[in-house]
Amino acid sequence: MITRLVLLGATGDLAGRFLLPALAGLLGDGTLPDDLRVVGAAQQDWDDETFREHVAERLRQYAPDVPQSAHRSLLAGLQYRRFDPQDPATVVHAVETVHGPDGPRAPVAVYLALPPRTFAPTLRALAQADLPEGSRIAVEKPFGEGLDDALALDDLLTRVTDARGVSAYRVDHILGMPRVQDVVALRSPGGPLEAAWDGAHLRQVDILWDETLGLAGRERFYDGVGAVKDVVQNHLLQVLALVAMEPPADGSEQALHDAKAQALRSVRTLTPDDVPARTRRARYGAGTLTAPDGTPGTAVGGYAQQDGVDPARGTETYGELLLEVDSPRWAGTTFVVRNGKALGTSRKGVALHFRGTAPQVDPADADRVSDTELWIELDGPQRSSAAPAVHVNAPGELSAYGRVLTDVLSGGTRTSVSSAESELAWRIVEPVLSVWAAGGVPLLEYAAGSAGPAQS
Ligand SMILES: O=C1O[C@H](COP(=O)(O)O)[C@@H](O)[C@H](O)[C@H]1O
Repeated sequence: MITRLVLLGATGDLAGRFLLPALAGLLGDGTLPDDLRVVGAAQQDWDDETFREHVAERLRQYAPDVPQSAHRSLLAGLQYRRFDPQDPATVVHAVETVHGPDGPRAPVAVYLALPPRTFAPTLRALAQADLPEGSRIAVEKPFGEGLDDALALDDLLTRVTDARGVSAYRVDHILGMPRVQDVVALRSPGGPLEAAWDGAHLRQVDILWDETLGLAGRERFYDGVGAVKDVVQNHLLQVLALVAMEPPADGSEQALHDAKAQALRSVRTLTPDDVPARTRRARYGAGTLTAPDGTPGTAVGGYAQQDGVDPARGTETYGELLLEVDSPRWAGTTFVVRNGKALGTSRKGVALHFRGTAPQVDPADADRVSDTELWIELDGPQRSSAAPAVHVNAPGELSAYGRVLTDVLSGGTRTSVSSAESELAWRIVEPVLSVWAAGGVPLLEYAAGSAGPAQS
């Protein structure tokens, strides 16, 4: 297990809300050793103490249930270095700091929790750092800003890692959500839905990631991205791959990646003529956000009016694609993939629409929404469809980022996306994005806190 971690982008939202709380959780449950050494690096000109205070505050906010002893243990092992992706010396310095006074002996994990446009300069800078064999470089999503950019980035990542015995890790935290692997079990040989897992039984499969959160101060990052690059290209197409794949050849991680890649390869490419009929894009206007308990929360202005947003760019906060999978198993099934922000309900999961009565399943596996529809919640324990949509992990379960970090530090690949999967997923969304960019599909508006644009 790697015990030296450099967290680039350590003062950002992802680090503060997910990565640092997850590290504290892993220290708290004994998954990570107490001698874990973490160097946080970001653009602020801070010292170690200022960074520790910042992290302590994030842990109070986002890891209140993790024992205080684990907070203390994480804080004690934290150091901070200023980092500028355009200045390779700052990256090299952060890596040297994590090695400590004995120099580069133990492998290091470097986690790029950064905006996508900074991945390439950071990787080039990492090429100059001393990363011992066995080290890992983990890159967050969106992996690339488009197909060509993703291919160039992948090439760069391979060049920086392969020759030095360092491994690359393309993070997708949905793969670490507690119930995502359970979906695989449900449809696997011997699973309760195995016999009904095809187009003869399922007329439609919805893969949904509906958020009640707006952009909450992340507009500057998000405006260059949008719902398709932020969530559909990665998280939702990964779930589609797990749903649509044929059973992997064996139980190995490689066989799983191969099966997912084959499923993505089978997704029918949308032609420019298909895109207007099979996709929708929208952004939220003024309204009232929904609070985590499902009640009306704060009033917000429209996305286009927020600081950091260029309204002319037409960035979508809601994207929906209707896809077909060209394989004998899935003839006649429509796959709907959708992400939206500032919606009235929060849920992440898979809705299975059967042609006839849905099979009987254990309520722990799926919710029965109607005679013909089952809902599998992905983020947290199964909940009754009548219950408020909250995303909590069952006590004692790892959070999604807890699983990601465990994988990154221990060498697993289940929460990582292969180079082929990443490319194939870009090939699915690229035709959509180019028709959207040319104005071929209207940008609809929906009120914040509503169910999304009309005719959803
Ligand atoms: O990956 C992402 O996830 C968050 C939502 O995560 P949640 O688990 O809190 O629902 C989303 O807001 C963000 O845009 C996206 O990049």
